Amino acid sequence: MKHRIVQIGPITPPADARLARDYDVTPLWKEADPAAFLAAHGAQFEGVAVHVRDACGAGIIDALPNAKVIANFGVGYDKIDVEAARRKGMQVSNTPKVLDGCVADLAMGLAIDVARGISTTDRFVRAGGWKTGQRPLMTRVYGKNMGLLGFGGIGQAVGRRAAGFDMAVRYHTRRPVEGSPHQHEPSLPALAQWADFLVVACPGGPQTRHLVDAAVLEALGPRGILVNIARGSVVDEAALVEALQTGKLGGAGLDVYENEPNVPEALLAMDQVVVLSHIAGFTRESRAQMEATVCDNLDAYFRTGQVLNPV
Ligand SMILES: NC(=O)c1ccc[n+]([C@@H]2O[C@H](COP(=O)([O-])OP(=O)(O)OC[C@H]3O[C@@H](n4cnc5c(N)ncnc54)[C@H](O)[C@@H]3O)[C@@H](O)[C@H]2O)c1
Ligand SMILES: O=C(O)[C@H](O)CO
Repeated sequence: MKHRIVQIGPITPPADARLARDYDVTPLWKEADPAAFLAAHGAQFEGVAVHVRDACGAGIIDALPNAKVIANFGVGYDKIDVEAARRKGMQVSNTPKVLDGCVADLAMGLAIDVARGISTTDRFVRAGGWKTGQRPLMTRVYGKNMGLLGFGGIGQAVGRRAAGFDMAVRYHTRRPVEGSPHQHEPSLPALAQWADFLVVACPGGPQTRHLVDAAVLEALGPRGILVNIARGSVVDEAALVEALQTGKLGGAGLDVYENEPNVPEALLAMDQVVVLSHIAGFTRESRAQMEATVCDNLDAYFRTGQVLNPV
């Protein structure tokens, strides 16, 4: 008999198809009143599959007395109440490593785009501006200082790429990473002061909320560039807008925001800002690996009692 799982929202067609093939899946998003449905039927489910964009809070977790596993489609799990899950003895898995390279590629892309003005020059040429003028001088990338907030899978992948651009690399985490050739900086404002580029690559959630505040942005400075490919919550967005508007910060390359899909209007009006739509992991290759990983974690749990990628 197939194990019964509840799926909070659609994942992707291939992942949804594999889950539906291998499990008895209830698509919670199709229920008119999901909370009432779970209150009445939650005890039937042995596991949960959730897309990184969907919340899986204590309300859902507590309504599932017999579920012992939550498999997250995504690296970040800031929308899952992991503490509530642990209290109930549930395992939570994510999809680490398979996104590192693509997200790091995009972080470098954003850094280069903002510094060299790729997107804004593209707009300039399309609007016919080159026929009558030329763009202003921009900023060099190679040989500059790259600061990393967070030095896990993605941060280290950005560090390797930055080293390939002859950049000096330092990172800020709560504890130094053993064996790293790069210097650990215990103070985030000090890292920002040193850096030309500051890339945010730490998890979101209450622990890291607004770590990048007005003081950090000011330390990064009028020529400094912030890149955020992690979570919008890590950056104080109001302070970011203010720092860019007043010239205290040079520019920003953003893939993530505090209130997605809403991007502050003020940012849209600024040429020193490149705005993307949470696409850092959006490649065919990484998507396929994420689809396999979310399903493999559920399969491993039901086969062995242990997920492959516990958080
Ligand atoms: N934009 C996207 O599409 C996209 C894709 C994948 C991941 N992400 C985000 O990137 C984040 C990082 O991913 P990862 O795979 O590198 O995770 P990871 O767990 O491998 O690394 C996280 C790093 O952040 C550090 N960190 C944690 N809390 C910190 C704190 N309070 N202060 C300083 N450093 C802290 C950790 O020590 C670690 O070095 C994910 O949690 C996710 O939210 C975004
Ligand atoms: O955390 C993740 O995996 C990303 O944000 C989604 O692609």
